[in-house]
Amino acid sequence: MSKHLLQDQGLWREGALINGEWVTETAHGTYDVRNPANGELLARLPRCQKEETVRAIESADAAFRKWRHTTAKQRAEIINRWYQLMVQHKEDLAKIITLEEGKPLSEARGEMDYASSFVQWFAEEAKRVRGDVIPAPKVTQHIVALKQPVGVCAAITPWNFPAAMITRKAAPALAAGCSIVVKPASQTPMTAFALGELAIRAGIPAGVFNVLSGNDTRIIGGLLTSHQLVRKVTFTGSTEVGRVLLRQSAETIKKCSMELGGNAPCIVFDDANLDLAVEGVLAAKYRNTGQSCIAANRVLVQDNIYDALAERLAERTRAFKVGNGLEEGVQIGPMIDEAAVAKVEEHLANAIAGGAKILAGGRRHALGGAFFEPTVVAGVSRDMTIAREETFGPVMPLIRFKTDAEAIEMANDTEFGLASYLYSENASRIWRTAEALESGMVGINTGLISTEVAPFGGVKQSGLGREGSHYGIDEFLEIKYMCWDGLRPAGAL
Ligand SMILES: NC(=O)C1=CN([C@@H]2O[C@H](COP(=O)(O)OP(=O)(O)OC[C@H]3O[C@@H](n4cnc5c(N)ncnc54)[C@H](OP(=O)(O)O)[C@@H]3O)[C@@H](O)[C@H]2O)C=CC1
Ligand SMILES: O=C(O)CCCC(=O)O
Repeated sequence: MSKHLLQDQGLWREGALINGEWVTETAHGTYDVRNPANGELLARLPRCQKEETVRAIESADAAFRKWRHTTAKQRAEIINRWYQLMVQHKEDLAKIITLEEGKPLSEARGEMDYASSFVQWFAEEAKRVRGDVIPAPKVTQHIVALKQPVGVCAAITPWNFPAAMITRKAAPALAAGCSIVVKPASQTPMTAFALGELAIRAGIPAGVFNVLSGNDTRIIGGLLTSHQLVRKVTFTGSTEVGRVLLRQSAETIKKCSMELGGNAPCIVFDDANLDLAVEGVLAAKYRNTGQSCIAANRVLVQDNIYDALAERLAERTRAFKVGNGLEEGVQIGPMIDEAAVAKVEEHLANAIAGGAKILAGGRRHALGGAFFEPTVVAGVSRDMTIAREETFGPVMPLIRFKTDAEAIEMANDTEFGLASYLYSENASRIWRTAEALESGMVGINTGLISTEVAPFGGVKQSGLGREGSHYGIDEFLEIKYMCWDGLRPAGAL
């Protein structure tokens, strides 16, 4: 059924991509992928376990040995063809994202623009990987630093951005000369397979880009983080799982990048342009139904503008159109599953028990299933669960503050440090605050900070490393230093 919504039905692949071949059956049975908007069965997929994972790793290793010796220009051309195909098939890819993840089609199109931008960017960056010649301490020596691909990479990706979280990892890996094995989230693998199909059409050699299928996550993850041939693990997901993967990777000392959970504060100072702040807070909160690691998890509002801003945010929130993401005009889709809805309910119940007040929404949506009403809750205090944990849903908690120092102290009072946002028209206040915030990224008078040109990543327990930008490719490169002596006799000019 879902397949028939696509113009190019060849993008709907129901199996793993290992060494350039589609694996549609394994000895371990199947599992189901469902549409979170209505529970419809989208696909019944083969479950990969040990044999398939090892085969993918070994084929990635064999492919790496050839791919690393292609020229940067050859890699750039092939990766750029992958980009062109993503642009050409954007509408179909967006539909696949909406079908399996639930986000409104307009957002899925936006995700495809974002996802393909990493592929274009890193096709360009492939040609700009440079080493260094370093002045040597002896006249007889030359010291050279080379950058070389790290080797076979493993990417474990989440369901909330089924395309972008793959391309943000795979494109720099391939550009650097590495091969990769991707384990997409078991709830959203169809987009990953479509990207695999386009990788084949683009001429990416067999084994360079592999995608596993299945929900035997611990088995697959255990092997990806322990196999000797895997040299790099790149992960986006919860801090809890990131910690497990780091621990597992420690045994074989793999290079690791971790893009983990957040608890983003959004501070609205009393001199803010309130029109801008309303738009920005709504965007930072409700993108992907609040299911983003950089979503504004706490909105900190200065005392004297609190009531006015709260009313404006509540009014706009009540007006959102909620529904199946494939329907025209829908702005808020379903959450990913029942567990995600239950977590939102639990956070809200804790806040209400502590004296917080619902200004908009607050309940499961009349549509049922995984739909939840976009919600604004006022009178939240810093000790409530909703302010301490990542809610990952369409709920906006409003917290009152009086002084700048209090806002900064509250914003930093978390073990997370991914994104922060602030609204003010005063340049010195902006600089002081942005400098003091303990996060890897700060949005100033904007709620949308994601772009391929900027380094994405966190501090504290929000992660390690940076993705995107000219820094992003370094995560897939090692530096080798050569000390070359005896080039001229000692004492010669
Ligand atoms: N930083 C971020 O971007 C994200 C943060 N989160 C946070 O995490 C919470 C839970 O969401 P969830 O999707 O379950 O996030 P997880 O961290 O559990 O999942 C992310 C990815 O890791 C995989 N995974 C889970 N456990 C293991 C393991 N033991 N070994 C190897 N891989 C593993 C998942 O596979 P599988 O799908 O097969 O379980 C998925 O591919 C959310 O409510 C949110 O707070 C969630 C997603 C993204
Ligand atoms: O939530 C995430 O895991 C990815 C962040 C989305 C973005 O890059 O904007």
